[in-house]
Amino acid sequence: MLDGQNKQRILVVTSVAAERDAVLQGLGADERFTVIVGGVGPAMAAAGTARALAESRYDLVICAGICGGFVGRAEVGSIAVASEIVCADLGAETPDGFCSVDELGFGSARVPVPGELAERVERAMQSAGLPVGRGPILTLSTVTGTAETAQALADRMPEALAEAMEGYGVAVAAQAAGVPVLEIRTVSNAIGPRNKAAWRIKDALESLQKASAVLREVL
Ligand SMILES: O=C(O)c1cccc(C(=O)CC[C@H]2O[C@@H](n3cnc4c(=O)[nH]cnc43)[C@H](O)[C@@H]2O)c1
Repeated sequence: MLDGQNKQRILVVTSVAAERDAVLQGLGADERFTVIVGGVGPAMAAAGTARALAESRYDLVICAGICGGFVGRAEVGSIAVASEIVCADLGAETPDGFCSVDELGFGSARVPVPGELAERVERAMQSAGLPVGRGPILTLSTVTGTAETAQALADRMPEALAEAMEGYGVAVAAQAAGVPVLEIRTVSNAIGPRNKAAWRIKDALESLQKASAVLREVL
């Protein structure tokens, strides 16, 4: 934390109001944080983040919310801290499989995060007794809804912990503004066959509140 006039300013971008409210409850009254609802999907998230960054100065952007977890890598109720933010469907389908924009030579589908900070956040969550893992978090415009797609994604991204729909949008807006970015999510469902009735949204929002309380302490 910086002192006095130079206090660090942190923008937290969620996709829906329920996530914003969970984050706000966890953060309590802390004027360093501004929490916004950016909307669902990478385009809405990028536009909302870019607008907020144009209106005020921020030192750090955090994409926060709930997510799907890869089975065996991030269990329902646990926290995922991104080691990098990866747009998993930005590229081209070819007869030999998926080809990312990086391979196509059109930029990058990956946005790095400040590694030391992400590690510090993960350690703080561990110290608070919260179940947490660190690894790539994928951004997809379409929620994975079959076992086949989940397996193909898990095979193509063996390090990935989780998927959601906004991280890359938030991250490219932050990157364009020269502001570091983190993504922190809590797992509401296993990635796989669609069964929204099985999503543990309440549990994931409670975890998001607890994770946000730790963020307040560690940042
Ligand atoms: O219905 C509700 O009460 C409710 C409360 C909070 C959030 C929601 C959402 O539906 C949030 C959508 C948001 O969640 C992310 N997400 C969650 N699971 C997955 C997934 O398996 N694959 C991709 N994205 C997932 C995503 O970022 C959405 O924006 C509902």
